[in-house]
Amino acid sequence: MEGTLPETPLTGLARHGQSIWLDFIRRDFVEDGRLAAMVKEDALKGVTSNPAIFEQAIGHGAEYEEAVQALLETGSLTAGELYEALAVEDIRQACQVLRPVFDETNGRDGYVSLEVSPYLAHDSKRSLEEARRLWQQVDHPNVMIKIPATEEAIPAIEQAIAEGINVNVTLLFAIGMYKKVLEAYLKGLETRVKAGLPVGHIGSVASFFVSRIDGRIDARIDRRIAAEDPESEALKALRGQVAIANARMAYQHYLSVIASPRWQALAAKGAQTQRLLWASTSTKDKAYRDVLYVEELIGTDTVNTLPPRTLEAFRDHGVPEGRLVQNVDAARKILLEAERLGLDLDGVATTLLEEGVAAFEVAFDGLLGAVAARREAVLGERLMRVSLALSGELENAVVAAGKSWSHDGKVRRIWERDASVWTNGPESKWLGWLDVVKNGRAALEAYEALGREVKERGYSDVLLLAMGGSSLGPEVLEETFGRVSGGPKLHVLDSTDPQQVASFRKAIDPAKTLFIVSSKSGSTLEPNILFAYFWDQAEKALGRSPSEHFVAVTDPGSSLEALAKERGFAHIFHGNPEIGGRYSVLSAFGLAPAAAAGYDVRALLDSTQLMIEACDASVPPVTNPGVNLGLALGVAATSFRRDKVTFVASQKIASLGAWLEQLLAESTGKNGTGLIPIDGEPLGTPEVYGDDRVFVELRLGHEPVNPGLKALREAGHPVVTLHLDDVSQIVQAFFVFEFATAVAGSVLGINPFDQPDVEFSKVETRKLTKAYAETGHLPEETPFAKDGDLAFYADERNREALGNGSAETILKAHFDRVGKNDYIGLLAYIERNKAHIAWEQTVRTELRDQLHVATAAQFGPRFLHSTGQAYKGGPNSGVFLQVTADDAADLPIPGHAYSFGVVKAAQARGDFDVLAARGRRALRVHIAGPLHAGLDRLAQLVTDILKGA
Ligand SMILES: O=C(CO)[C@@H](O)[C@H](O)[C@H](O)[C@H](O)COP(=O)(O)O
Ligand SMILES: O=C[C@H](O)COP(=O)(O)O
Repeated sequence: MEGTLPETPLTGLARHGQSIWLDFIRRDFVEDGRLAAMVKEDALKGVTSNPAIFEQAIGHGAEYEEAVQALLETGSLTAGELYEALAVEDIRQACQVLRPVFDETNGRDGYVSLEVSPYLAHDSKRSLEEARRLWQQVDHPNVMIKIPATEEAIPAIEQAIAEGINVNVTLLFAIGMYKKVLEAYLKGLETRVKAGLPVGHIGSVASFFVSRIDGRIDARIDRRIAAEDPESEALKALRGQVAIANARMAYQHYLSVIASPRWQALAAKGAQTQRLLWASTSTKDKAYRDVLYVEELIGTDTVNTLPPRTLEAFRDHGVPEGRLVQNVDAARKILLEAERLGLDLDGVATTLLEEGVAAFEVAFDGLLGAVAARREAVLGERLMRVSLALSGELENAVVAAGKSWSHDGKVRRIWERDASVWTNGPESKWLGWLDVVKNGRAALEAYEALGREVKERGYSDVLLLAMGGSSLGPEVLEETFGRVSGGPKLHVLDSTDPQQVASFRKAIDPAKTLFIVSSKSGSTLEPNILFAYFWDQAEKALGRSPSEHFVAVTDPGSSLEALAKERGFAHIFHGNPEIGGRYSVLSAFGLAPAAAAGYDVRALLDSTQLMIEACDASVPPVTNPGVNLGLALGVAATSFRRDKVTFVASQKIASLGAWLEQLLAESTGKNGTGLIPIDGEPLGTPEVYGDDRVFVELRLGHEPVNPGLKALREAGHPVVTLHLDDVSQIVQAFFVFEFATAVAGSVLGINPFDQPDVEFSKVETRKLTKAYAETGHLPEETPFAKDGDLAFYADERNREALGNGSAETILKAHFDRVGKNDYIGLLAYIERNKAHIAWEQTVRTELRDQLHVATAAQFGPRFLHSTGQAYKGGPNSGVFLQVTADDAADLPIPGHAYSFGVVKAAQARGDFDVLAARGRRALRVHIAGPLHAGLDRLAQLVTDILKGA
């Protein structure tokens, strides 16, 4: 080949035994023949790539857009998978271009290098796995897999060689490390020889970095000279000398090893030497010759990989002379002198290795971020978007947190179910939600069969009996998607309020209703008593066993499963015990009701998958919507005391807020810390807010930016927007928030998957209902004050703070306790209907506007399975007004001594007892007599108090 080449300084290098490789790759450059031309005209004999080179190519090259589009048409892929597909394709094409060189040189040259992820640099096992995978994917004999030369990588290098993989060991700075690398190469080959395997086809190079050493050492020299170091003259003499001396001495080691009998034995088996490849050979200091690190390192059996500009410079004015073995003594002296002067070459090499890995991590992040952005652009309106508008300081802190997450590999560790991301507790047992789509698809047939059955049997209604995690997700689906034409109406009942139960009873015809009893644990009181009530109603309406009208959704082995079997329920859908209730909406707990309501479960799962991929381990924090959102919420709460996460939603997707409340509050509200979700609070002008908020906008479609939010943003409040193009993306919102909550939980330093205080309330309630069953009444309690139809209850500590005067003074004393950064919780144990929702909204808005604090408006017992956790376990910043009332009419529960009214009263008391036990500021007001009148009076009292405030 060379015989026909025009003689240039470049082609002249071959005479000195040095091969020139190109430190660059890009698709168009390979495709349009420029690479082939260099092979032909410059005697180019190989190509190296690294994450920084691919970042430049893929991140900035427009030609990759089409490639991404084409890949996404073949199926959905993560950013990591997309990058790999693009890079592997580029490497394969370059391998084809270099193949003739490979063949003509009998496998000595003609290689193209592809690097393993820098994030694996300190993980021997995973580096080896990735090397194997890339080797197989490229599937060309002239690919080399690049592995950074860390201590941990040495065994991986040895094993890869033993397996016959070509290895380019990169990021070598120190002779000590180079010796280990060469030893690993020898050992790998010896293992093959021992096993009777061939070795002649294995190619390997050790990439020794040059210019970066001078960069560091020269800077030290300059600093000391500037500080008038007494050794200034000696130091000056070493400027621009150390890197080359270091490389020369590395080469001496190479020569000594290949002269050894040990190597000769391997050579006799046909082994090729592991050549030194000079990398980082472009000149950085303009004071030096631009081909310095080429000319000084020309020697037999070496490679120099050059970036295009250095290659052109050498072609133009390089002097090809074999200088590598010249001045060896001088090189040795330079290194000794550097040591004498305390320039600490070893320390510099160690730092450069770490910095080199880190720089490749940054490049890799940039690369994957760019691929993720391209993926997003191609998916367009199929993927909802998350954008953050944060004030400067918060934004910087979130970016910094992202960098540290990147460095610590935390996203990957979440996907690997590594509990050390949180508290090193049982978290890894609660990450089944990461696999929801895979598992949902496996059960798809059963869901679709349920949908068909509901249609065929002509059910007019589906009534879901469930609480919290088992009810809030299906409720969002129903409120968002509504009734499918010709399908049944899905109702979600999550209350023990007798009026509310009666209202639901009235809304359905039990003879034409499918009942879904849904409880993960199977032991939750509410679904069990609701089941007892509606089973009885259905039995009466049908005049026979209603078993075929009942479906159970529960975890395997629960008491509900046993009951469903005993009663002969039509179906039992199993949940995944590794998914907690609030993370369960995309498992059977959401999908079975969705299927029954006639929703397209397959489409829901497909859509979810796009978001799962967007949150993949390969997507760096800043472009990873789940991580970015979680870090923003976590950092805002922990470092900026902005812990009131306030949802502002487009009307059609507003029901998401209640699901989000549970997710955030139950997951994070514990150990005295947490995010306090604020849902449904009407948007106000900037003055009514304190500085403890993060606003989360849930925006649907092409709605214009909410002017209220714009004003808040301008006033310096952080605003996060989840932009859904259409309602079907609600499932993507579920997933992204689940991920974000897990991330925020890590920032808060808690286990986001337990709910100790919800359990505590359940225990307290059970004690009271048990007492009722035994005695026929709830334990006596006396109000500490009465004013007309209003009676006030509290524990001793709260009583002392509130006095026992009129309703007005008690309420005033209570609200006087509200301070900066506090929030107010209205906890009403009454029917959740339009009128009562409106009442809560009026009262909370007045309180918010006058006291400038966040307000939560809740209905019991629903919130007990949701925000109740944070109210008790979270920061002690809540001031609670519990509202209870006499029930106009109670409802008995078949088979139980107590009624719905008794259960609800027990729940309110259990709730209050736990709030009090947790030292919360709490007051219960009980309305005797007509509820409306009592509520009106209460509202008026609040207005009056606030007027006087
Ligand atoms: O390691 C190899 C080849 O094996 C190279 O691709 C290597 O990464 C590059 O030469 C260096 O990253 C370039 O270094 P620098 O010029 O940025 O200091
Ligand atoms: O969020 C969970 C609720 O406490 C209900 O639990 P469950 O699904 O075990 O009945």
